[in-house]
Amino acid sequence: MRLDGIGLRHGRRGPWLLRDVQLELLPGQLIRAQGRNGCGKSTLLRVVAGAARPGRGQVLGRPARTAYVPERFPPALPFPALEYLRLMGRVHGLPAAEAERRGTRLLSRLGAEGHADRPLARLSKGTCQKVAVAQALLADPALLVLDEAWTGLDTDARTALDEEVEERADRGTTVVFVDHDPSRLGLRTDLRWALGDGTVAVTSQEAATPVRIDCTGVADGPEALSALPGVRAVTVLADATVRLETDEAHSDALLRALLALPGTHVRRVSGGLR
Ligand SMILES: Nc1ncnc2c1ncn2[C@@H]1O[C@H](COP(=O)(O)OP(=O)(O)OP(=O)(O)O)[C@@H](O)[C@H]1O
Repeated sequence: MRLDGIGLRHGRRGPWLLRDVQLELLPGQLIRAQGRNGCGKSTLLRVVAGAARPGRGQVLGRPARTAYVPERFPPALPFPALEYLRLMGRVHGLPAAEAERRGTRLLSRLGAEGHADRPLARLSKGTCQKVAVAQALLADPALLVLDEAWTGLDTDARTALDEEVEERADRGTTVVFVDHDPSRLGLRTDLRWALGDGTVAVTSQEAATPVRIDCTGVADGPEALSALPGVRAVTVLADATVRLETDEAHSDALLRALLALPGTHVRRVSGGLR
Protein backbone atom coordinates (compact mmCIF):
# COMPACT_ATOMS: atom_id res chain seq x y z
CA MET A 1 0.00 0.00 0.00
CA ARG A 2 1.24 3.48 -0.78
CA LEU A 3 0.36 7.10 0.01
CA ASP A 4 1.29 9.10 -3.03
CA GLY A 5 1.67 12.88 -2.82
CA ILE A 6 -0.94 13.28 -0.07
CA GLY A 7 -1.91 16.86 0.75
CA LEU A 8 -4.60 17.77 3.27
CA ARG A 9 -5.86 20.87 5.00
CA HIS A 10 -9.08 21.63 6.84
CA GLY A 11 -10.95 24.38 5.03
CA ARG A 12 -9.77 26.47 2.12
CA ARG A 13 -7.50 28.70 4.10
CA GLY A 14 -6.33 26.27 6.75
CA PRO A 15 -2.66 25.36 7.00
CA TRP A 16 -1.56 22.28 5.10
CA LEU A 17 -1.43 19.55 7.76
CA LEU A 18 0.05 17.14 5.25
CA ARG A 19 1.99 18.21 2.16
CA ASP A 20 3.11 15.93 -0.59
CA VAL A 21 3.39 12.98 1.81
CA GLN A 22 4.85 9.82 0.28
CA LEU A 23 4.69 6.68 2.40
CA GLU A 24 4.92 2.98 1.77
CA LEU A 25 3.32 0.34 4.01
CA LEU A 26 4.35 -3.31 3.74
CA PRO A 27 2.55 -6.41 5.05
CA GLY A 28 3.45 -7.21 8.65
CA GLN A 29 4.93 -3.79 9.39
CA LEU A 30 4.15 -2.22 12.73
CA ILE A 31 4.29 1.56 12.29
CA ARG A 32 4.12 4.19 14.99
CA ALA A 33 3.01 7.73 14.02
CA GLN A 34 4.36 10.36 16.41
CA GLY A 35 4.68 14.12 16.80
CA ARG A 36 3.49 16.98 18.97
CA ASN A 37 -0.19 17.61 19.79
CA GLY A 38 -2.12 18.89 16.80
CA CYS A 39 0.54 18.05 14.21
CA GLY A 40 -1.88 15.86 12.27
CA LYS A 41 -1.38 12.29 13.52
CA SER A 42 -5.10 11.50 13.71
CA THR A 43 -5.63 13.17 10.36
CA LEU A 44 -2.95 11.00 8.76
CA LEU A 45 -4.41 7.86 10.34
CA ARG A 46 -7.84 8.78 8.98
CA VAL A 47 -6.35 9.09 5.51
CA VAL A 48 -4.60 5.72 5.90
CA ALA A 49 -7.82 4.08 7.12
CA GLY A 50 -9.91 5.66 4.37
CA ALA A 51 -11.97 7.72 6.82
CA ALA A 52 -10.75 11.05 5.39
CA ARG A 53 -10.24 11.99 1.79
CA PRO A 54 -7.08 13.94 1.05
CA GLY A 55 -7.30 17.15 -0.97
CA ARG A 56 -4.33 16.10 -3.05
CA GLY A 57 -2.69 12.82 -3.98
CA GLN A 58 -4.02 9.33 -3.61
CA VAL A 59 -3.88 6.20 -1.47
CA LEU A 60 -3.01 3.17 -3.56
CA GLY A 61 -3.59 -0.48 -2.67
CA ARG A 62 -5.50 -0.09 0.59
CA PRO A 63 -6.65 -3.62 1.52
CA ALA A 64 -10.38 -4.32 1.45
CA ARG A 65 -10.04 -5.74 4.96
CA THR A 66 -9.13 -2.49 6.72
CA ALA A 67 -10.11 -1.92 10.35
CA TYR A 68 -9.90 1.29 12.32
CA VAL A 69 -10.23 2.30 15.95
CA PRO A 70 -10.87 6.06 15.83
CA GLU A 71 -9.71 8.41 18.56
CA ARG A 72 -13.35 8.81 19.53
CA PHE A 73 -15.72 5.88 19.14
CA PRO A 74 -19.00 7.13 17.60
CA PRO A 75 -21.69 7.95 20.16
CA ALA A 76 -23.86 5.17 21.41
CA LEU A 77 -25.46 2.93 18.83
CA PRO A 78 -28.74 1.19 19.71
CA PHE A 79 -27.30 -2.31 20.15
CA PRO A 80 -26.03 -4.53 22.94
CA ALA A 81 -22.24 -5.03 22.72
CA LEU A 82 -22.18 -8.57 21.33
CA GLU A 83 -25.04 -7.87 18.95
CA TYR A 84 -23.10 -4.90 17.59
CA LEU A 85 -20.01 -7.10 17.10
CA ARG A 86 -22.13 -9.74 15.36
CA LEU A 87 -23.48 -7.08 12.98
CA MET A 88 -19.99 -5.68 12.34
CA GLY A 89 -18.76 -9.21 11.64
CA ARG A 90 -21.60 -9.64 9.12
CA VAL A 91 -20.59 -6.33 7.48
CA HIS A 92 -17.09 -7.79 7.13
CA GLY A 93 -18.52 -10.92 5.50
CA LEU A 94 -18.36 -13.34 8.42
CA PRO A 95 -21.17 -15.87 8.94
CA ALA A 96 -23.32 -14.86 11.94
CA ALA A 97 -22.21 -17.79 14.12
CA GLU A 98 -18.52 -17.11 13.42
CA ALA A 99 -18.97 -13.38 14.09
CA GLU A 100 -20.59 -14.21 17.42
CA ARG A 101 -17.86 -16.70 18.33
CA ARG A 102 -15.12 -14.18 17.57
CA GLY A 103 -16.97 -11.35 19.28
CA THR A 104 -17.40 -13.46 22.41
CA ARG A 105 -13.71 -14.43 22.39
CA LEU A 106 -12.56 -10.83 21.98
CA LEU A 107 -14.87 -9.45 24.68
CA SER A 108 -13.52 -12.11 27.02
CA ARG A 109 -9.90 -11.46 25.95
CA LEU A 110 -10.39 -7.78 26.82
CA GLY A 111 -12.17 -8.54 30.09
CA ALA A 112 -15.61 -7.33 28.97
CA GLU A 113 -17.42 -10.69 28.77
CA GLY A 114 -19.82 -9.60 31.51
CA HIS A 115 -21.10 -6.76 29.29
CA ALA A 116 -21.98 -8.73 26.16
CA ASP A 117 -25.72 -8.15 26.53
CA ARG A 118 -25.55 -4.58 27.76
CA PRO A 119 -26.55 -1.80 25.33
CA LEU A 120 -23.59 0.28 24.11
CA ALA A 121 -25.26 3.42 25.48
CA ARG A 122 -25.03 2.00 29.01
CA LEU A 123 -21.40 0.94 28.90
CA SER A 124 -18.68 2.79 30.75
CA LYS A 125 -16.16 4.67 28.58
CA GLY A 126 -13.50 2.00 29.08
CA THR A 127 -15.83 -0.89 28.26
CA CYS A 128 -17.07 0.97 25.19
CA GLN A 129 -13.43 1.30 24.11
CA LYS A 130 -13.07 -2.47 24.48
CA VAL A 131 -15.98 -2.92 22.07
CA ALA A 132 -14.33 -0.44 19.67
CA VAL A 133 -11.14 -2.51 19.80
CA ALA A 134 -13.04 -5.79 19.42
CA GLN A 135 -14.85 -4.59 16.28
CA ALA A 136 -11.49 -3.75 14.69
CA LEU A 137 -9.91 -7.12 15.51
CA LEU A 138 -12.99 -9.13 14.56
CA ALA A 139 -12.42 -9.87 10.88
CA ASP A 140 -8.64 -10.44 10.71
CA PRO A 141 -7.88 -7.15 8.97
CA ALA A 142 -4.98 -6.87 6.54
CA LEU A 143 -4.59 -3.24 7.67
CA LEU A 144 -5.26 -2.22 11.26
CA VAL A 145 -5.27 1.48 12.17
CA LEU A 146 -5.28 2.26 15.90
CA ASP A 147 -5.67 5.85 17.04
CA GLU A 148 -4.93 5.82 20.78
CA ALA A 149 -6.82 2.52 21.02
CA TRP A 150 -5.16 1.75 24.38
CA THR A 151 -6.48 4.94 26.02
CA GLY A 152 -9.12 4.20 28.63
CA LEU A 153 -8.35 0.46 28.75
CA ASP A 154 -7.36 -1.15 32.05
CA THR A 155 -3.88 -2.68 32.38
CA ASP A 156 -4.95 -6.24 31.49
CA ALA A 157 -6.83 -5.09 28.40
CA ARG A 158 -3.88 -2.95 27.29
CA THR A 159 -1.61 -6.00 27.55
CA ALA A 160 -4.17 -8.13 25.67
CA LEU A 161 -4.31 -5.53 22.89
CA ASP A 162 -0.48 -5.42 22.70
CA GLU A 163 -0.45 -9.20 22.29
CA GLU A 164 -3.27 -9.26 19.73
CA VAL A 165 -1.53 -6.57 17.68
CA GLU A 166 1.83 -8.34 17.75
CA GLU A 167 0.25 -11.69 16.80
CA ARG A 168 -1.53 -10.10 13.86
CA ALA A 169 1.57 -8.27 12.66
CA ASP A 170 3.45 -11.59 12.84
CA ARG A 171 0.77 -13.06 10.58
CA GLY A 172 1.14 -10.25 8.01
CA THR A 173 -1.26 -7.51 9.13
CA THR A 174 0.07 -3.98 8.60
CA VAL A 175 -0.53 -1.97 11.78
CA VAL A 176 -0.39 1.82 12.04
CA PHE A 177 -0.84 3.26 15.52
CA VAL A 178 -0.67 6.38 17.66
CA ASP A 179 -0.29 6.14 21.42
CA HIS A 180 0.84 8.56 24.09
CA ASP A 181 3.00 5.91 25.80
CA PRO A 182 6.36 6.21 24.00
CA SER A 183 7.26 2.62 24.86
CA ARG A 184 4.07 1.11 23.42
CA LEU A 185 5.08 -1.90 21.26
CA GLY A 186 8.58 -0.43 21.22
CA LEU A 187 10.35 -3.75 20.79
CA ARG A 188 8.24 -4.78 17.85
CA THR A 189 7.81 -1.43 16.04
CA ASP A 190 9.41 -1.53 12.58
CA LEU A 191 8.92 2.07 11.46
CA ARG A 192 8.34 5.44 13.04
CA TRP A 193 6.58 8.19 11.15
CA ALA A 194 7.58 11.51 12.73
CA LEU A 195 5.11 14.24 11.73
CA GLY A 196 5.93 17.93 11.75
CA ASP A 197 5.19 20.93 9.54
CA GLY A 198 3.20 18.83 7.12
CA THR A 199 5.98 16.36 6.44
CA VAL A 200 6.54 12.82 7.66
CA ALA A 201 10.07 11.60 8.39
CA VAL A 202 10.40 7.83 8.37
CA THR A 203 12.92 5.99 10.51
CA SER A 204 13.27 2.26 10.74
CA GLN A 205 14.05 0.30 13.87
CA GLU A 206 17.29 -0.92 12.29
CA ALA A 207 18.39 2.66 11.70
CA ALA A 208 17.76 3.58 15.32
CA THR A 209 20.62 4.05 17.76
CA PRO A 210 21.90 0.62 18.80
CA VAL A 211 21.63 -0.55 22.38
CA ARG A 212 25.13 -0.88 23.86
CA ILE A 213 25.84 -3.32 26.67
CA ASP A 214 29.23 -3.04 28.36
CA CYS A 215 30.43 -6.01 30.38
CA THR A 216 33.49 -7.44 32.06
CA GLY A 217 34.58 -10.88 33.26
CA VAL A 218 33.85 -12.60 29.96
CA ALA A 219 35.51 -15.97 30.55
CA ASP A 220 35.43 -17.34 26.99
CA GLY A 221 36.69 -14.16 25.35
CA PRO A 222 34.77 -11.60 23.31
CA GLU A 223 34.48 -13.80 20.19
CA ALA A 224 32.20 -16.24 22.02
CA LEU A 225 29.73 -13.41 22.64
CA SER A 226 29.08 -12.75 18.97
CA ALA A 227 26.96 -15.94 18.88
CA LEU A 228 24.55 -14.65 21.53
CA PRO A 229 21.03 -13.58 20.41
CA GLY A 230 20.86 -10.32 18.43
CA VAL A 231 24.53 -9.32 18.74
CA ARG A 232 25.42 -6.96 15.90
CA ALA A 233 28.95 -6.02 16.93
CA VAL A 234 31.51 -6.82 19.63
CA THR A 235 34.25 -4.33 20.52
CA VAL A 236 36.89 -4.46 23.24
CA LEU A 237 37.33 -1.01 24.81
CA ALA A 238 40.64 0.39 26.08
CA ASP A 239 39.98 -0.75 29.68
CA ALA A 240 39.23 -4.32 28.44
CA THR A 241 35.49 -3.83 28.87
CA VAL A 242 33.62 -5.73 26.15
CA ARG A 243 30.97 -3.66 24.37
CA LEU A 244 28.11 -5.49 22.60
CA GLU A 245 25.76 -3.75 20.22
CA THR A 246 22.23 -4.95 19.62
CA ASP A 247 18.79 -3.47 18.88
CA GLU A 248 15.81 -2.92 21.16
CA ALA A 249 14.06 -6.03 19.91
CA HIS A 250 16.92 -8.19 21.20
CA SER A 251 18.32 -6.27 24.16
CA ASP A 252 16.26 -8.04 26.87
CA ALA A 253 17.12 -11.52 25.57
CA LEU A 254 20.77 -10.56 25.23
CA LEU A 255 20.90 -9.18 28.77
CA ARG A 256 19.36 -12.39 30.10
CA ALA A 257 21.92 -14.47 28.18
CA LEU A 258 24.81 -12.36 29.51
CA LEU A 259 23.59 -12.54 33.09
CA ALA A 260 23.45 -16.33 32.80
CA LEU A 261 27.15 -16.52 31.81
CA PRO A 262 29.28 -17.38 34.87
CA GLY A 263 31.51 -14.49 35.91
CA THR A 264 30.12 -11.98 33.42
CA HIS A 265 29.24 -8.65 34.94
CA VAL A 266 27.03 -6.11 33.10
CA ARG A 267 28.44 -2.65 33.85
CA ARG A 268 26.41 -0.34 31.68
CA VAL A 269 23.50 -0.32 29.21
CA SER A 270 23.12 2.71 26.94
CA GLY A 271 21.73 3.87 23.57
CA GLY A 272 18.41 2.69 22.15
CA LEU A 273 15.54 4.73 20.81
CA ARG A 274 14.66 6.71 23.88
N1 LIG B 1 -12.50 18.44 11.02
C1 LIG B 1 -11.62 19.40 11.30
N2 LIG B 1 -11.84 20.67 10.94
C2 LIG B 1 -10.96 21.65 11.21
N3 LIG B 1 -9.78 21.43 11.85
C3 LIG B 1 -9.51 20.19 12.23
C4 LIG B 1 -10.40 19.10 11.97
N4 LIG B 1 -9.85 17.98 12.47
C5 LIG B 1 -8.66 18.33 12.99
N5 LIG B 1 -8.46 19.65 12.85
C6 LIG B 1 -7.25 20.41 13.27
O1 LIG B 1 -6.16 19.84 12.58
C7 LIG B 1 -5.01 19.79 13.41
C8 LIG B 1 -4.49 18.39 13.50
O2 LIG B 1 -5.42 17.57 14.21
P1 LIG B 1 -5.12 16.05 14.53
O3 LIG B 1 -6.22 15.57 15.40
O4 LIG B 1 -4.87 15.32 13.27
O5 LIG B 1 -3.74 16.17 15.32
P2 LIG B 1 -3.03 15.12 16.31
O6 LIG B 1 -1.59 15.18 16.01
O7 LIG B 1 -3.69 13.80 16.22
O8 LIG B 1 -3.32 15.78 17.72
P3 LIG B 1 -3.34 15.15 19.23
O9 LIG B 1 -1.94 14.67 19.52
O10 LIG B 1 -3.71 16.30 20.08
O11 LIG B 1 -4.35 14.04 19.22
C9 LIG B 1 -5.44 20.38 14.74
O12 LIG B 1 -5.06 21.73 14.78
C10 LIG B 1 -6.94 20.23 14.73
O13 LIG B 1 -7.52 21.25 15.51
